[in-house]
Amino acid sequence: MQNLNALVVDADADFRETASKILLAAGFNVATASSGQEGLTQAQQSTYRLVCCSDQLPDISGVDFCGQLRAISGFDCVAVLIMTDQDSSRLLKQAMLAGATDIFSKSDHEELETYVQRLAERESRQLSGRVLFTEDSRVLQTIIIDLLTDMGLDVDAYTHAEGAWDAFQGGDYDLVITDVMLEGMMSGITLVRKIRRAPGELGNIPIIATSGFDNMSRKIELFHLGVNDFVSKPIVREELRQRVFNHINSYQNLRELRSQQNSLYSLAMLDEVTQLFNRHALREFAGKYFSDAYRFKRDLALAVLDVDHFKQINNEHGFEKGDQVLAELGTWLKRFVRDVDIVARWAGEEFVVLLHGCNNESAHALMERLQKKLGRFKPANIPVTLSIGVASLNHDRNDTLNSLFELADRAMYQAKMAGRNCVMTYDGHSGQET
Ligand SMILES: Nc1nc2c(ncn2[C@@H]2O[C@H](COP(=O)(O)OP(=O)(O)OP(=O)(O)O)[C@@H](O)[C@H]2O)c(=O)[nH]1
Repeated sequence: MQNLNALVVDADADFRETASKILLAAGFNVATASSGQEGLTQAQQSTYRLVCCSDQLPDISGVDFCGQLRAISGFDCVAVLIMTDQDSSRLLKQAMLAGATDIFSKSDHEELETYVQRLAERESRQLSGRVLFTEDSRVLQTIIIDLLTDMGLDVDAYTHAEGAWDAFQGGDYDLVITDVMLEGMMSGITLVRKIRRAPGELGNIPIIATSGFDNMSRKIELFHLGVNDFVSKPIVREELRQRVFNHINSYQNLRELRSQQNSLYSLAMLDEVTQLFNRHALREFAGKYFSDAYRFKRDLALAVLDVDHFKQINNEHGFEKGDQVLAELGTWLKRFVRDVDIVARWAGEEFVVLLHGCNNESAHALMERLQKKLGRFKPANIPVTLSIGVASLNHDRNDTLNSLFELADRAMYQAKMAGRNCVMTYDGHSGQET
């Protein structure tokens, strides 16, 4: 974890005390100095994450102090705040030129509080996640592994892209960091290309490319390839740290959001017992099937499938076993029909199948084949039969999902009346027929 040391440099003892209190409350260890020279001496002896200094010190101006502080090794990435009572744009300009991080008002404590709290929170927050890291320099590899593990991350490091690519396919990573030029047959660029071609979520992982060539056209090319970020060598630890932090944070937030969306989708659209679409989802998707069928003069049929004597199954084997029958039957139905067809659980022991490109005859024949096959498949090891009603779209009748369902349901009822385990098709001219 980063050190959370802060240094307050001010001749005014009251302000040193006030600033120290704010910093301590945010979780910093605080040291103080009352002059510029004292502050610079302390900076040479210790490391700090934050320095607050007055714009007017007894021996030196705050701006000069900031300039000299930045020249001390290790202070290039430290936050340096200049505290002032002045409202001067000239001071702001000078402070920025000297490398100050920001200028804060000495009297507005809230401003300082908010800043230090955010900084402390970010610095002390441990990430969790996995990084795939490719770098062929062993020395640099060790330094970066140290940095990443210090942030709380698990690192899989490789010197060759080939190894990294194998690991990527089998691993669940939150970030990829890769050198662009690598030893071996595969370059970092090829690795990026392959990752971006990976299917689904896998291909969306954030990628930080690193390179000693700080060449603009190369950088642009890398962004075209799908790299999210670029860090030039020699790598500045603090810069890489902040970029890694941002990418992992955003990616994990995005994944969390997607998983919440998926859960909401499942809750709203899928039937809990069978994991088939529910009636609401069927209505949602059927609209497009009907409009396409009318527009392109395509056939469309709807079948209602009702399990025979399901009450008896529940009574004999228990409600849980009944659920298992419905679940296994649902999976089986989905596998039986084509991918373009929709299988949904309408209610209780009743399923609906929307059959794309089927008319009465083909739908009827398909359902008869289904019944035959079902004779050999026993969901949850229990023999079941179905009574099936079929109706198909009549282009002159202006059928809707509801109207077609009603006709198929009437046909299904006829199948029940005819002794069950059979298919009846609604015929627009003569009523129902087998
Ligand atoms: N296990 C289980 N049973 C359900 C579920 N939903 C409805 N049922 C039961 O399904 C049975 C349906 O019974 P009925 O409507 O009389 O129909 P049936 O016994 O299949 O008789 P027929 O349809 O005339 O062949 C009822 O006992 C319901 O309690 C469910 O989600 N799980």
